[in-house]
Amino acid sequence: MSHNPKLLDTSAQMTTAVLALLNTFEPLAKLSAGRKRELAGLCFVEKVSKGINPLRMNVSNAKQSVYLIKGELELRFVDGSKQMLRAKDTVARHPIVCDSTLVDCIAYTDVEILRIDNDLLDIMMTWDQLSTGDDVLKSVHKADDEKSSRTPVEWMRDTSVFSVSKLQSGVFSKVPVANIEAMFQRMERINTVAGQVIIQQGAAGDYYYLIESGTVLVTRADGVNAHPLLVAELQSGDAFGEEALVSDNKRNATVAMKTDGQLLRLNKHDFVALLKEPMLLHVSREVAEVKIADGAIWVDARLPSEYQYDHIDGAINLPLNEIRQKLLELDYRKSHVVYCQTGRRSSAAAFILAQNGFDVVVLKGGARANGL
Ligand SMILES: Nc1ncnc2c1ncn2[C@@H]1O[C@@H]2COP(=O)(O)O[C@H]2[C@H]1O
Repeated sequence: MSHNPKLLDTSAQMTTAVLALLNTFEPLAKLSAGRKRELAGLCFVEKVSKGINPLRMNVSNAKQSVYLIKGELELRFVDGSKQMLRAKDTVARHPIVCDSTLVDCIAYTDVEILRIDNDLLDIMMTWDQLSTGDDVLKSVHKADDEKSSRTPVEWMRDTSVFSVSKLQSGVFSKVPVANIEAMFQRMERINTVAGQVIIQQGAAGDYYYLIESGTVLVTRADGVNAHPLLVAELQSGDAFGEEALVSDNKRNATVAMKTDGQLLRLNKHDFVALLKEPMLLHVSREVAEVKIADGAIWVDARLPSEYQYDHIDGAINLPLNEIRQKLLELDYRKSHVVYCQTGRRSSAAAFILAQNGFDVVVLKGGARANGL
């Protein structure tokens, strides 16, 4: 593939320009350098013509923080008063306050603004504050490899396990911040070598793993003498080992290192308390039906043969053993209510969905207990 050096140059220049801008606004200037670099690629700089209200140009439904970069904005308030906001004024270091007292906001000159998703900013601020807490530093330091050249703070901020996208829609997005902090204190970091078996198919579940660096191979043998088949290759930032812990079944696959790498692991007890419980919301049949009436989708996590025999009207079939391959068939905008016979397979399925950013609940007790 040929590269266009001019294009690369321009985008690098743009990122540098946005980075410089971030340093002029609050609380963005207080973010760590790594977070600012991530944010530079996730915020939007826009030109707005004189006479237009830049706040009305928010096409997404997400709440945003809007900063004034260049020009003048006239703010009109409910009591009839007006205020001129000028770029570079001290108050313009902060986002425009869009509360109920603001009636209108008009570009008095051509202006330039910076937009940032509020949730994204909140996640970044929370995470940065969390990663400078004393307790966290001590524990990470203890678990850290002595030979590692990175400091614990750098590690916590830079590891792909806690990239913004993972914090926004991955496993940690549904977990209370306090639990993430506790998880950090209990997580152990292990160095692994190519070929090392981390999980053996058929063994009991003991740990949940996050890949900090390296690649792992997931293989499965269907039958005692069957040749194991490769089912997945997982990378830095991915997780594995959740299914046996969520469903109390045996390990359903063997996981081995393809390359040398580093893993973070959490024991079953801590995993259940800190991740499984907060991520899995079990609801009664009545609550499930209200959700369905509101547009949620029934998901049947049993085998196709069970589904074909009988299933809840309107349910789609996502067998637990195929769920990862079928994620793309699901609609991210919809909520999902997962069920199986007893609640066990559906819990494992729901955990995988939640881990991948879906809005999901589990039918408590499964179809059997609910007479469905
Ligand atoms: N198809 C797959 N894709 C990705 N990971 C898998 C797949 N099948 C099994 N795994 C992982 O391999 C792990 C083996 O142990 P568990 O059953 O606890 O949890 C399993 C999953 O985390």
